[in-house]
Parts: sequence; C-alpha cells; structure tokens
Amino acid sequence: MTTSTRGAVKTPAVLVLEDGRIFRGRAYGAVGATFGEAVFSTGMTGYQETLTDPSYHRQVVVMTAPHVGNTGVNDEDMESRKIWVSGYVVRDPARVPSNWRSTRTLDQELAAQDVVGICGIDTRALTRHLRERGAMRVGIFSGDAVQDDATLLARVKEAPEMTGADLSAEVATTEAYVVPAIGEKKYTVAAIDLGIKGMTPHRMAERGIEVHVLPATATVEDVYAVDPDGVFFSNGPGDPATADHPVSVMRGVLERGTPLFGICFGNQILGRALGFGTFKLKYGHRGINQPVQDRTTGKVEVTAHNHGFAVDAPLDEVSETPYGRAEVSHVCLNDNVVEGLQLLDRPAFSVQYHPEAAAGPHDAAYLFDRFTSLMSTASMEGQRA
Ligand SMILES: NC(=O)CC[C@H](N)C(=O)O
Repeated sequence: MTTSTRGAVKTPAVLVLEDGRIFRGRAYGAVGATFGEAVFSTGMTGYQETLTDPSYHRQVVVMTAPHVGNTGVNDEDMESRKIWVSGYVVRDPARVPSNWRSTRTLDQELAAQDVVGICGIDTRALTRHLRERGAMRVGIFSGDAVQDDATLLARVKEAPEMTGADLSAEVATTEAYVVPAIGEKKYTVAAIDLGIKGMTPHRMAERGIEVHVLPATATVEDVYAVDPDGVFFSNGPGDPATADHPVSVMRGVLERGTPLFGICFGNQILGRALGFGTFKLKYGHRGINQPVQDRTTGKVEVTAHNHGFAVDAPLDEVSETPYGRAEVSHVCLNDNVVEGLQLLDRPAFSVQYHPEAAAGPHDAAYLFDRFTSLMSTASMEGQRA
C-alpha cells in the first residue's frame, strides 16, 4: 500500500493570483513553479478524466470538492496520453487512496508527470474569489521557486493570457489514426482533433462508426480523402476566436452538406462558421452537474462542462446564415449561455458541453445517436438520388 505523505507534501507552497491575492499551503505533486489561468471545477468525481482532458491545457484547475485523490490513479480512465492541466489545487488530499483499480496515488502521478500543485489551502475562498473577480492568471510556487511576494506577482503578470491563445496544435495528434468500429461497421467519420478526449471516438465506435482522427491542420481535401459519411469537430483548449483554420474547413463541409457534429470547441467553431461571435465568460462552466435544456424536446439533462468561452447567438429567434437557418438548440439553465446550435436546412449541429462525459453523467449520450441518424438519413437520400 502506498500513501501520498511523501516529503513534498510538507514543502511550503504559495499560490499567487494576478490581482495580488495570495494563498499559502503545501506542495502537492511536483515541486517547482507553474503558471496558467485559474479556473474551478465543481466535479465531485472524475479527477483523472479532468486532469487528462486536453482542453485544460494552460489552466490551473481548482477543485471545489474538498477531498481529492480518494480513488488513486488507474491505467484505464485517462482521456489522453498525459495530464494537461498546468497546475492543480486541492484542499485536502487523500492520505490513503482506496480503489480496486488504483495502482498509484494522485500525488505520485502529478509528481511523475511534473505537474506542480498545491494543497492545504481554502479552496472555497479561492473559488468565491474567482467567481467574483473572474478567471485570471495564477502562479504556484514551491521549493526553490518561492521568492518574495512582489517578485512572484511580477512573474504571474508576465505569463500569457487565455484570451487570444491558439493552443490546439500544441495538444492535437500530428498523425492521422483510425479508431475502428465496435461490431459491424456502419459509417465512416472524419474527426478533426483540436484536443480530442479518448471517450469521444469510443462513443462513436460503440455505434458502428469507424473514426478517422485527423490532425488540427487537416484540410477539406484531407477530410474528404477518407470518404466520410459524417464530419466531427472536437473539443480543445484556447480561444475560439483564433481558430480560423478549423472554421474555414468547417465552412467547406457545410457547403457540401455532409452531416456534421461538433463538441465544445467544435460548437464554438460552428458558431463562427455561421457568422456568430464568441466571447469569454467571466469564470466559465466546469464540472459534471450543469443543467442544460434541449429546446428541441424540452427535456432537461444534467451534463459535464468545461468551457471558458461561449457563442454569442440570439436565444429566441431563428438566424439567417450563409448555410441556411440556424437556431440555438440547447441552453444552460444556470445562466442562459448558448449550449448548442443546429441548422434547420442542413444536417449540422453541435453542443458546448460533453455528451461523451466520462466519468458521466450520461444524460446527453443521445446526441451521438442524433449524429448517427443524420448520417443514416443522408445515406438514404443518397440512395434515392
Ligand atoms: N472543452 C473545450 O472544448 C473548451 C473550448 C474552449 N477552449 C473554451 O474554453 O471555451
């Protein structure tokens, strides 16, 4: 049995926000210095999936759940090849993890992957601060990296901002690869990887879809080279206002009328492709308990979120776009933020949240079936033509 009470846990650490607020605690994971955008996640479970979600690249994640690390770390629940958060903040780490799949502690895993964290701080006060002042740059310093407060604050202010950050190329695959259909193959999908989570192609594969995952730099020609029945645009880190290349590829797909589905960054890209703007939310949505209404059915679903930006589209009217009529299909019931878009004259839709949601909830899994039905309808129309 391993425990997380290594020497590092006793090492003093300091968290410095760009507005000058400072929290003092102890090192957790790697000892050193790290920077990023401070954001909070309200998920009570699923920390392994959170840490390995590429959309968290360059973000320091504060867990509002007070006790983290209880189930240790296993080899099955990773959403990608590594931890992407640039820093991790927990109040009270588990001293002895307990789970039949656990092979190591979270503290050990963070240290092994060189992720600097801090524990033993009042994460409730930090979260309230971020909720009131908004997401902002932060630094975590421990060991030799600790200096006087003014020097640390100056270093935080030198770190890059999330607004204007173009990050997909830093996290996405550089080589195309195929995730085979599970069981009988029914459809082929070209999936543009802007920071894709492993569960997304898996949810498609479960529905008989062979997924060709393509690099973020893929062109319209690359997409059609795999002869797709549908095209998918993934989640990903950074500011959607910078995603000009995927927006132009998506426009090429919309022009051809191929069934199209986007998740998170993919929703923001559809918004931009249709001519809507995007904007930064004050502190974003992160967690696995966000209420969203599907306006096409009236149903409310509990959903997983991780977004700091949103699409600026009119909630209560149908918009005329270069690709026909479009409307807001899903909305967050906490704050009326746009959570989904659909075209009325072409087979294209997207959501801002995570229907693939590992570790859950699974209320929104029907969206993968909606994508499959668009491909089924398109192939029947193709046969009639
Ligand atoms: N999970 C995502 O795809 C996030 C999209 C975008 N980076 C945002 O923060 O809004």
